[in-house]
Amino acid sequence: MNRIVLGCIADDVTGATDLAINLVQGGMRVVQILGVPDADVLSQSDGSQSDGVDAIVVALKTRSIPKQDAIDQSLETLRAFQSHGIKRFYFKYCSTFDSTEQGNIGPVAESLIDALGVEQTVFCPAFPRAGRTVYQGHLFVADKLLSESGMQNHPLNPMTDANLVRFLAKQSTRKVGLLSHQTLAVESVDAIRDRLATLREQGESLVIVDTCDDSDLRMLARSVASMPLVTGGSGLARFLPDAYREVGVLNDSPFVPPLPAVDGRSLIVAGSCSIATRTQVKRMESQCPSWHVDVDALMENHESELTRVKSWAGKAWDETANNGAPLLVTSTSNPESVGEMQTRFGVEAVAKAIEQFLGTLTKMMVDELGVRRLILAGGETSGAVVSSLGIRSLQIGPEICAGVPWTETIGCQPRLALALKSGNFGDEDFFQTALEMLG
Ligand SMILES: Nc1ncnc2c1ncn2[C@@H]1O[C@H](COP(=O)(O)OP(=O)(O)O)[C@@H](O)[C@H]1O
Ligand SMILES: O=C(O)[C@@H](O)C(=O)COP(=O)(O)O
Repeated sequence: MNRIVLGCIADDVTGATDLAINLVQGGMRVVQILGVPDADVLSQSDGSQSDGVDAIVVALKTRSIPKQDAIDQSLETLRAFQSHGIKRFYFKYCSTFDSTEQGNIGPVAESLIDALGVEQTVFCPAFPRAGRTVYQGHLFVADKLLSESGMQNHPLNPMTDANLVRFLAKQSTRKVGLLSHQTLAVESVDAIRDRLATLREQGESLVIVDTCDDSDLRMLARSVASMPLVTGGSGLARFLPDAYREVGVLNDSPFVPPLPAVDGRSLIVAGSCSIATRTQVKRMESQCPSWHVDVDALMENHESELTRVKSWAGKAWDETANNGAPLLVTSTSNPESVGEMQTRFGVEAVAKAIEQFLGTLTKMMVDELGVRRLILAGGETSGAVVSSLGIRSLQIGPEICAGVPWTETIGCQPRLALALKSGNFGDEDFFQTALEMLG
């Protein structure tokens, strides 16, 4: 039996930790690697836990880059996994199917299908614990269609079509089919496999799966446990470990992850403009010193905005009686201001400038001001910040809320506790709850 059962390729860093915590909750030992791994990083990660590793999750930053780059990085990761003897793969994208008509979900999935020589794979973005469900091929966020959920205003990939069969077809060359809830409701692995086979005979190799609750996900996991490639959000991953045990590829070894033991100052960095993050920021602003990044000034002069924030942070900590109090730095804004900045400076230019700024700033706060506990809000934002900090791998700790664990850096100095929050996740007290967990 090969020790590492599953190699996962995630298209952003918060998505990767979300996937990882779901696998951990199913009882797997998981290490997260940041960026395309080479053989050395894979071997080190494999050997980083005394009891071994069951799954490796690689966090790429391929969600909003040109599709050929996304394909190249994903295939490179797949080849590294294959050289390490891994035989099952999971392509993780956002539970809100974040992509555009050009890609990158369809093109990356098709490149993995080609590389693995498989005929079909499933697409399962649903994550019912976080309110994402799929019915008749339509994606819902709580009680709203995706296209009316706030995601239609996303700064990088506005989601204006909730019909995933239609939307995935626009970004793919293969035929897209639907495994509808009618089949899931039969609650039979054989019925699901038969239906997948029928769709395959019809040439429908990309299959959107209706999944409305955890019991649908459990059935689906059991039905696809032998497939070399599955794709989805993180919901399905919660049930794969049990399904792998059922087919005899995973040992039964319950695992409870420890909290990171890291002391030092706490910093919250929020670059997400989602409704959830904006509510969390508003709540936290009343509880700790906060700095709202002046995007205009930043586009004008990165260095002087950096100097201003650093000097504010130093003073804020000096003035706060409790040296352990957190600080909050955010660029979050409402759709109107985001739109205005994008019109003036260009969508990509403003996004990259803010990401780079938050990355440089956070590194400075770690190197010079003793920050050791970090909460980052936003997938692209988190990707930029962890890359600026030079972090290569993370150990997954306990869950803070659905899809967000505490994590701890492996093999880099200084050691950091990190919570990487998807923009959309968490209730309004998320930041406070996360900090209280560390004591
Ligand atoms: N005030 C702003 N104006 C324009 N773009 C912004 C602003 N604040 C953040 N952004 C950009 O919006 C994007 C948010 O994406 P991300 O961090 O992935 O959040 P989410 O998890 O909500 O998708 C980032 O590229 C970020 O740099
Ligand atoms: O599946 C999800 O919703 C998340 O894991 C995810 O991918 C988060 O992406 P961001 O909203 O860009 O943080």
